[in-house]
Amino acid sequence: MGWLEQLEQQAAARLPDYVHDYFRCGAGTETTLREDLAAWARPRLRPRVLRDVSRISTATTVLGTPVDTPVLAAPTAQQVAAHPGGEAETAKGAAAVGSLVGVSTNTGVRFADIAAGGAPWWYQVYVMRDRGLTAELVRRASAAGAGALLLTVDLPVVGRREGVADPTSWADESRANRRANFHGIDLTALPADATATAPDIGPDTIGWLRELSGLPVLVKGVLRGDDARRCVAAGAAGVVVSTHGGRQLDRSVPAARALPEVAAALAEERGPDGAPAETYVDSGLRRGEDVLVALALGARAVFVGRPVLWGLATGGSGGVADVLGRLTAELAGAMALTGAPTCAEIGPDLLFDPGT
Ligand SMILES: Cc1cc2nc3c(=O)[nH]c(=O)nc-3n(C[C@H](O)[C@H](O)[C@H](O)COP(=O)(O)O)c2cc1C
Ligand SMILES: CCCCC(=O)C(=O)O
Repeated sequence: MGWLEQLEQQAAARLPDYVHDYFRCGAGTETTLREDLAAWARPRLRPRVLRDVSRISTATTVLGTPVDTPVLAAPTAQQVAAHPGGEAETAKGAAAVGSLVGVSTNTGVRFADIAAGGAPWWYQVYVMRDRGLTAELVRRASAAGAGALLLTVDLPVVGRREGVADPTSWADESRANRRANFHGIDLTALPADATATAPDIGPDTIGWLRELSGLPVLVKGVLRGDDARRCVAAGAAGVVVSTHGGRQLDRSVPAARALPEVAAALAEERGPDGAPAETYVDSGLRRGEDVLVALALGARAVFVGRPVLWGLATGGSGGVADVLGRLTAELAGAMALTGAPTCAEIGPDLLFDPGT
């Protein structure tokens, strides 16, 4: 068993079953959950030799923000169920290794406390049925220092997660979360479905969010080149290729296999500020070699979701730093062995079989 699998076991031993189930689960028969993991391990590498790899740097920039690693923390809901400090701990852990944090709409922590963690952070937006509430949260996140918005578009309805209790039915965590969830905004005055995701959003949402926040928008949950182009044409700075960690459409194409099409579609595109559009990816990345493959297939950086939750549950900010740091160290090792001492030198020529 690998270190991450061991860490998940330790996390599972600490967490109530229903919380671990919720974090771990995929949708339906969990085919996509399994295939996402397997797909990263498929491509074979063509290492370059006789290169100077005495100095390896994993540093890069993401939407212009410098980071020490292309391994970023994905936005995941209900982090306070993993650790009472939630995203504030995650941010502290990410800061320790020079990474960046995605903050879910469903955070139970105040933006100011997350910002105090010291890591750059991007706010993940679910456009809710109540657009006013959505706008208010985006304004607050932007005022608190979010550097970009991650507009998640693969959850017009929640995927069918069989036998897993919905967080809104959790006992204590649920009540605590819902109170804090929307930053002191009184939800009791709103209709019961006000916070459900809006099933009818279109590309105009991208411009609406840009105008509202003044922030660049990345669209998260794109698996097709044509959709990626549509997003950028509507003002997105780029996209995140993602199956939502196999939690939404079961039987969807694994993220690793969708990535080349999306990266190719955006290769010549530019965002609204004229900078080249950026492609990110998540879903099933568990090893440094997976990250190397993702960058070789055209990703600027990657996000990891569950690994961060296991680190958070077992060790708070230290656990998060360990997970992100270890994946980064594994990446650095793979960079040395493939003769690619910087992220910019990780290219498609490193792949033996880019089409698989
Ligand atoms: C427990 C859990 C909660 C999540 N909550 C959100 C969320 O609130 N917003 C969102 O955009 N994505 C959410 N995601 C998806 C992650 O951002 C990311 O796409 C996914 O976890 C990546 O796959 P990985 O866990 O295999 O690394 C969640 C994922 C998990 C596992
Ligand atoms: C309404 C579900 C929001 C959390 C989420 O994105 C997930 O559990 O995957």
